Amino acid sequence: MEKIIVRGGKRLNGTVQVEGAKNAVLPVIAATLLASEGKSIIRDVPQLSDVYTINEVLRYLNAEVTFDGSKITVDASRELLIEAPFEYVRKMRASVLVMGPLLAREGKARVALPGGCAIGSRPIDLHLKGFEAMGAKVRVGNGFIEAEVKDRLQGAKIYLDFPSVGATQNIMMAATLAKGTTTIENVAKEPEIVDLANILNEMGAVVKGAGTGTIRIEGVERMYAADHAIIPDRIEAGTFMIASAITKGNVLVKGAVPEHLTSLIAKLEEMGVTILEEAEGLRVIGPEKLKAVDIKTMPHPGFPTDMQSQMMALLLNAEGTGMITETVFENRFMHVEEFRRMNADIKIEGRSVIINGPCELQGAEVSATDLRAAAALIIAGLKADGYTRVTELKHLDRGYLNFHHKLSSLGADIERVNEEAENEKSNQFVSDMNV
Ligand SMILES: CC(=O)N[C@H]1[C@@H](OP(=O)(O)OP(=O)(O)OC[C@H]2O[C@@H](n3ccc(=O)[nH]c3=O)[C@H](O)[C@@H]2O)O[C@H](CO)[C@@H](O)[C@@H]1O
Ligand SMILES: C=C(OP(=O)(O)O)C(=O)O
Repeated sequence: MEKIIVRGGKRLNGTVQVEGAKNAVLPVIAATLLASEGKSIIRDVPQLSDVYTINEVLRYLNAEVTFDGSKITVDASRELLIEAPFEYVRKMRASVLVMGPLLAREGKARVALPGGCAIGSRPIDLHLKGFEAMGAKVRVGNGFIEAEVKDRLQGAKIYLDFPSVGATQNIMMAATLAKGTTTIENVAKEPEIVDLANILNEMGAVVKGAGTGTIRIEGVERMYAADHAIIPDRIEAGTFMIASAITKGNVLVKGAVPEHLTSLIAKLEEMGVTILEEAEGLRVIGPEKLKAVDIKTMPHPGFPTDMQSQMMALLLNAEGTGMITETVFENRFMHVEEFRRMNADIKIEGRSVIINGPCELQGAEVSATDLRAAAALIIAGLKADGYTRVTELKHLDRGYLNFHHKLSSLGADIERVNEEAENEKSNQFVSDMNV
């Protein structure tokens, strides 16, 4: 079993570079399916397990994909298959993002039902309502969702009951090749939506309003390959900002874009953290004492749910009572039990948690319950007394590249070990000694 072992007590110091954003690159790779001519090039791609998974999905659909360093090339000019099987969707929910492009280009898509996951039930009804409004017939059965349109999707007026990131992306992609104009209201405003709109426009689509509450798309006849660089990962940046703050550190987070991080910056400053804008990114200086604050997760530009667990780790070290309310996912508090194993004083009350800080965190054996919880537990370990051992690293690998190396280069006492390999090595050593 692989583990990250961290010994608390070191102040972080130095510079860390953030990767391209996982949550931007996944929809962008799906979008390359819309190009019926040429080879799309995507740059600044992080080598994460989710990226390998979406590449596999595209290959299965008959696209040619090469991943070379941080560059992906996609040739989707051949006729595409229309089915994304369960083995991929189960590994990564974002596989459903191929549905919009397939429906737009091939008039048909068949995608395994994603089902729930550790953070909530995560239905995709809003994606499907959007496709239906554009004239698709949607059928759910035998563990699959099938959507089909006679001839071509039609432009439509669509209102999203909730500004879902995935629904906004899937409907945007479907609308690029629809006949006529599509207006989507109450859309997500995340920076990753703007990045997707940018590549779609580079591919010949006409998408306006991304980053605001309404997106308007004029359908075009054909789309072409583009060359696009992915935006920096604001969640990875935020994670290192919190790692610096919790250790009273002084870290330059290179590539952090202040406009993508306004809600986090505001909360960190309220807690007493110093944040300086520098030419290459944000410098984060942790205070001697952190002040407790209240946080409510919201769609962008509100406080991101993907930073909730890392912020919980920070609040455990703040003076006073802090409250975190999770409004985006109904079940994103699985990490609370793990923090309790580290001596955290946290109470869950409905969709909120109450934290009485500062807690004397103790190193413990803990298990990552989801991707961001993995990072949050490691960050808490940077401050805990003694050794914290974090397992279930498959979650971490979905979204963080070389996380322990990066923390180690900032001065953390951290290593990643493969326990079986270590045991085998020592058994071998003992048997060699006995020969
Ligand atoms: C790959 C990616 O970019 N993932 C991000 C994306 O996920 P994802 O796109 O799945 O998140 P959504 O914004 O769609 O989900 C937000 C909320 O809306 C609900 N919902 C969503 C769609 C739908 O059809 N019906 C419905 O009820 C979900 O269950 C959830 O409670 O945005 C989330 C919210 O910022 C982030 O936490 C994820 O990291
Ligand atoms: C929840 C996340 O991702 P996904 O939507 O891919 O599960 C995340 O990035 O924190």
